[in-house]
Amino acid sequence: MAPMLGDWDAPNNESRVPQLDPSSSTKSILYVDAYDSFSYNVVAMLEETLGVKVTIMTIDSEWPNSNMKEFLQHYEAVVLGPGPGDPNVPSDVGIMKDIWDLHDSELLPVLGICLGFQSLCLHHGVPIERLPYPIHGQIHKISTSAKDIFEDLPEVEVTLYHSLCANSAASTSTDLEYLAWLALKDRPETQIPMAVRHLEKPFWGVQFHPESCKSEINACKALLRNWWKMALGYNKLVGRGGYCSLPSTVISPHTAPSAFPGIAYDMFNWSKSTSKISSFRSLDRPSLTAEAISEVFNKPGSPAVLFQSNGQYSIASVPSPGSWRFEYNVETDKIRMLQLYGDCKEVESYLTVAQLWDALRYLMEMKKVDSGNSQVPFWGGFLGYLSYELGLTCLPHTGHAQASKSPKHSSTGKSDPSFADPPDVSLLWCERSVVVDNTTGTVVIQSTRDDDAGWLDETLQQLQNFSDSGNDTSADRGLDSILRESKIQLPEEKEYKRQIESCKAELEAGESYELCLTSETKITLPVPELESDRLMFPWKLYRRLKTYNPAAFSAFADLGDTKIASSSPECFLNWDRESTLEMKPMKGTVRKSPDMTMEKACEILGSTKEMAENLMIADLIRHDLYGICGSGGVHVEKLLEVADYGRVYSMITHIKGKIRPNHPGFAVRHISHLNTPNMSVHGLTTLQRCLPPGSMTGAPKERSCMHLCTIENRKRGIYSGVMGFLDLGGGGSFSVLIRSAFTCSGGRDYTENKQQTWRIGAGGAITALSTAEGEWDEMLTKLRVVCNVFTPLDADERSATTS
Ligand SMILES: C=C(O[C@@H]1C=C(C(=O)O)C=C[C@H]1O)C(=O)O
Ligand SMILES: NC(=O)CC[C@H](N)C(=O)O
Repeated sequence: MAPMLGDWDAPNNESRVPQLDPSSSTKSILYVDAYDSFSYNVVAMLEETLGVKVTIMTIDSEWPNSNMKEFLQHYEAVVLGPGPGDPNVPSDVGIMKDIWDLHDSELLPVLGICLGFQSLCLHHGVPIERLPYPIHGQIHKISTSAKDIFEDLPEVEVTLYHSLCANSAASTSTDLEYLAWLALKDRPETQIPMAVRHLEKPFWGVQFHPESCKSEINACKALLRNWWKMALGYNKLVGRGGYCSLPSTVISPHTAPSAFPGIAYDMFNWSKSTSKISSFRSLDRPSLTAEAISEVFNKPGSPAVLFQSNGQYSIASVPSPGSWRFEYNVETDKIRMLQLYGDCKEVESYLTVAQLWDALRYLMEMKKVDSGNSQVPFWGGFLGYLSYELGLTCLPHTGHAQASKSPKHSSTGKSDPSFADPPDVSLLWCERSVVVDNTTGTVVIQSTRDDDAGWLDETLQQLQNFSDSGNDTSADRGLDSILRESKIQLPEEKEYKRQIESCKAELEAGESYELCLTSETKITLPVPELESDRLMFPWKLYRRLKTYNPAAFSAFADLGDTKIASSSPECFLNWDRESTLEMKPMKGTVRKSPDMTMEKACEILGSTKEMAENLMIADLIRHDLYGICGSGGVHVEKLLEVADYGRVYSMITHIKGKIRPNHPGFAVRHISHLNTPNMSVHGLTTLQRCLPPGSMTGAPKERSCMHLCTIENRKRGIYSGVMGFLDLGGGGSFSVLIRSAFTCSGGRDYTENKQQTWRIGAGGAITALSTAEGEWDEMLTKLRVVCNVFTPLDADERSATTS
C-alpha cells in the first residue's frame, strides 16, 4: 500500500487521550485562549498529563449568561494562555483580567502561562516592561526555588517566547512570591522572573512555555502535576466542587453557520460522468517522464496541471469530455465554473469562503471513489491551487482578509489595471489522469468515467509505443530570444531592509515571535508573436525550472489566464485515505556553493537563531494539527533536521496527526459533519483550519499576518498559497507555493502592450536575531533559484544581483 503515511505508537500511555466517560469523575479546566499559535499544545498537554477535559474560551468572548462567577463554578481551575501583545493593553488580555477581580469566596485555582503570567504580575503591582532583547524559540535553563510547583525541580530547561517581562525590581507588590529565575548570559546580574505564586490566593504563573516540544518534557509534566495537586488541594480545603462533564457546546464559536450553497449542486451535476470506480492500466516505463506524458495529452495552452507530490508521484491531468474547472475570488466572493469541452457552459455565482469549503466537502463526499489502484495517491478529483489571501480568510478574525480587499493592497501596491491578479482558488476537475511513480518507473493510466475501457486501452498502447524525444529545453533558442528581453525588477534593497526593521519593532513590542517577511520580484517579457510560441512559453519555462532546480513538489499549472511554474521543496499538508495527516514545515536556509558542505550547513543551521526559527514553526504546526486531531493525536516524527534541497540546504520538521472521527480536535469540535470516515472531508477541514501555511506567516499566526499585511502592503497572491490535489479516494497533498513564478494574463499590459509579467515571491523568517544584511542575502538566495531561469542560458552575464 504505497500512499499510506504510516502510523506510530504513542510513546507511552500518558500521551494517550484520556477516556471521557460522562458519568466518570473527569475534571474540567477552563482555558482562556489569547489567539496564540501554541494554545492547543497547552490544552493537549493539560488533557494528556492531567486526564482532564478542557473547555476553550477566547479572550474576546462574553461570559455565558453574563455571569462569570456562576460559569467558573463549573471548573476546577482556569489556565490563562500565552499570546501576542502586551498585558498593559486591555484588549490583548480581554477576559483574562476579569479573573483577578474575583472575591475571596469565589476564587478558584489559576495558572497563567507567558501572557497569562504577565497579566497576573501586572495586576498585582509588578510592571510589565520590555526585555533587553526578545527571546523567542530559545531553550534556557532556569533556576527554581525547588518548592511549590517546582518541588524536586531545582533546574528546568524550558523554551522561551517573550519580548516582555515582569520587572520585579520596580514591583510595588508584596502579594507575589517568585519561584523561578532566568539569568541572561550577557547580564548575569539581571534576574528575570520565570514563575510566581500569589501568597494568599490560588494563583500561579510561569513565564516560559512548558508545552513547547523543546521544553524538558518530564520536568514540565511534573510541574503541571504539582500545580494540579495544589489546585485540587485548594478546592478541597475551601469546599469547591468542580462540576464535570459540561457539554462542549456551552461556549459557541464566533462563526454563525452559513446556508448550504446551491452551487454545490451544480458542481455535483457537472461531475455526473465521474463514477465510484477508478479503472486503470499500468505499464513499466522507467524512461518516460511525467513531462513527456503530459505533453502527449495536453495541447499547449489548454487547461492542465502537473503536480509532483513528495518527490515520488507525478500526477498529470488528462482532459476528458467531463473536465471542468472553477475559479473563486475572495474580494468579490464570485465563483466562476467553466465546462472545458462539449457545451463549454459557464456559471457564475456568489458565495462566502465558508460556503465554498462546504461545497467542496459536499462534492468530495458525494463523489467518493471506492476503488482504484492502491499504489497511487490520486484516483481523480481536483488539481490546482489556493492563494495566500484565501488562506487569510481562514483565520479567526477575517478582518485581515478584508484589509487585503482594499485597493491599496493590490499586487502593485495600488490599484493598477495594467496587471491582473489571479483568482484566489482555481481547481481543475479531472476524471482522467496519469500518475508516474518516479521511484519505480511505473506509469498508471486511470479514469473514473463509466465505460472508459476503450480510452484506457488505447492510451496504454499509445504510451507503450511512445518514445520520448527528450525535449531538451536547455538550449531552446525561441525561449532564449524572449528571455533576452526580460526586465527584472528586484525588490528595493533599502525598502526591504526598512521592512525588516518594522518587523523587528513588532517583535520587540511582543506582537509577534517571528515574522515571515516576503517581497516580490517582477519580470516583464514580450508576449511571443507566434500563437504557438505564446501557448508554449509557460510550459517551456516550467521545464527549464524543473531542470535548473528539481524539487520534491515541482509543478506546472495552466488554468485560464493563470500560469504557474513551481519548484517548491516544501510540503504543506499530505493526508492519506485512512486517517493520517502530515505537515513538514521548513525553516532555515543556506545557499549551496562549492565550499558549503552538508557538515558546514548543519553547523550554520544548528545555531540558536536558525533552530529557533524552525522550532517556533514546529510548535505552531503542532498547534494547528492538535486543532484538528485533539489530545493524543499529534506526534513529532522529526525535529529540526537538515536536508539537501538541490540548490540550498534547509532545516525541516515532520509532524503527523491522526484523525479519529469520534474525537475531533479543539478547532473543529463545533463542526457537526466531521463524524465521517471520509478523509476528503477531514483533509479539506484541515486545509481550512491550517491556512495560510505557518512557515509563511510566522507566529502567532493571526497577529503576524495582520502586521505582515501592513508592512508588505501588497497581495502575495499565489506565492505563499498552496498547490496540490484533492483525491476522490480520500487523500490529498499540497505544497507551499514558494520558489515559484506565476503570471496572470488578464491585464491591459498583456492585452494591449503585449507584455507578460511573471511574479516571484521570496522572503524569510525575521526574528530578533536577524540582521538586515543576512536577511536580504537569504531572500536573494531563494529568489535566485527561480529568477535565474528567466535569463537566457546563452547570455554572457546574468543580472549582477541575481547571479
Ligand atoms: C519565504 C520563503 O521560504 C520560507 C522560508 C524559509 C526560511 O526562512 O528559511 C524556508 C522555507 C519557506 O518556509 C521563500 O522561499 O520565499
Ligand atoms: N508567549 C507569550 O505569551 C508572549 C507574551 C508577550 N506577548 C511577550 O512577548 O512577552
